[in-house]
Amino acid sequence: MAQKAIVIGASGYTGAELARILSHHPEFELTGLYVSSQSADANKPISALYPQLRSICDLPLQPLPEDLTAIAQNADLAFFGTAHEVSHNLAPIFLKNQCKVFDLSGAYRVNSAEFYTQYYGFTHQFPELLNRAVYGLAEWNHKQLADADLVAVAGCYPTVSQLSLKPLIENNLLDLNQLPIINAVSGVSGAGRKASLTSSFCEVSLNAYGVFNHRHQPEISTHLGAEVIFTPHLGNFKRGILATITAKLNAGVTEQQIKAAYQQYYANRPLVRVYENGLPSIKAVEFTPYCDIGFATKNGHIIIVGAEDNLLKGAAAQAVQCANIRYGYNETLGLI
Ligand SMILES: NC(=O)C1=CN([C@@H]2O[C@H](COP(=O)(O)OP(=O)(O)OC[C@H]3O[C@@H](n4cnc5c(N)ncnc54)[C@H](OP(=O)(O)O)[C@@H]3O)[C@@H](O)[C@H]2O)C=CC1
Ligand SMILES: CC(=O)N[C@@H](CCC(=O)OP(=O)(O)O)C(=O)O
Repeated sequence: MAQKAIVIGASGYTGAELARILSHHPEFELTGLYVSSQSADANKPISALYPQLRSICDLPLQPLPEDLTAIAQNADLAFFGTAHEVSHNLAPIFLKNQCKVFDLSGAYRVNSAEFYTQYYGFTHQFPELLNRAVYGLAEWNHKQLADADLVAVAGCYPTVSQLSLKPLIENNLLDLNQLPIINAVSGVSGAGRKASLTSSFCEVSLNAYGVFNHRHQPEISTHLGAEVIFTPHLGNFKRGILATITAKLNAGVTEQQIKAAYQQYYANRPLVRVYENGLPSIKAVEFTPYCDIGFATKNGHIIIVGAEDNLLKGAAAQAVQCANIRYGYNETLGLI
């Protein structure tokens, strides 16, 4: 029997991608879409906001009631495409009612109360859930995901950054005395659907932001187990992230060893595509669930280029990939 899936925050960019993917999914049945109780979009069909969903998904965006018990009890799994603090508050209610949670926000990604006060500006109330949460970097946490009931899907920049660096770090190919430097450019959809001055058409250009203080730096370092320098940039395109990562190789490391390390981890992971030659671009991955990786080496250094669609491998597609793993389905089910 199909598992009943719901999406909270369904009118947002990642929520709409979840609605699209789940509408086609052969095993998960999309049974409800929800927005906040005060939402300006309450009760509209999602296809009124996203016309590309017409006849694919016309479910209404239901305002969340105060008491969430019935919604949680009637769903097997819930995807949260909501702001960090909203997800933080929703998760315990759903878990208490035996509904599995796949949270796209940062609310459960790092097991440290201090991290939330410093980088997210709120005090985390649920340390026991931080302990229980499994980090949803799908290619690396298959085993833990297989019996997780709270999945903290990895962030968009952290996904492409870690998928690019982890095989080399695990195989001790990098000289980490020189910190890997990650420069990444994101499309504007990374900032969500809500109007803001920085993401308005005439303001968007190409600029660095969050220099030395973006919350994804500690997320990346914590889960990589290595310090990095991370600088995000906002670009004037809608979707996709391109990360250019510079690192120092350990003495004597060859291209062959680097290729072998990527092969070792990704040969059987269909949603990471490692290039034999050349470097990926956003064009190669937009509207797809893949993360593409290419690299070049010279004079003891490596430049790795990783690309993904921030809304898909960086969010909604990875969330469904994690749910597929949780339920024992092929990880690409409903995604390719
Ligand atoms: N955009 C991206 O590339 C990525 C985003 N993420 C994370 O995913 C989450 C969603 O991001 P994104 O889709 O961009 O965000 P959006 O701003 O586009 O959407 C947010 C959604 O949450 C709804 N919402 C707001 N308040 C509440 C509430 N109290 N209860 C229920 N629903 C509420 C909004 O609808 P309404 O206000 O009408 O109620 C809307 O549907 C965020 O935590 C973000 O950090 C993760 C990876 C990538
Ligand atoms: C372009 C842009 O603004 N991007 C967002 C990151 C995307 C996101 O929502 O972050 P999570 O992956 O942690 O949920 C930012 O820098 O805050």
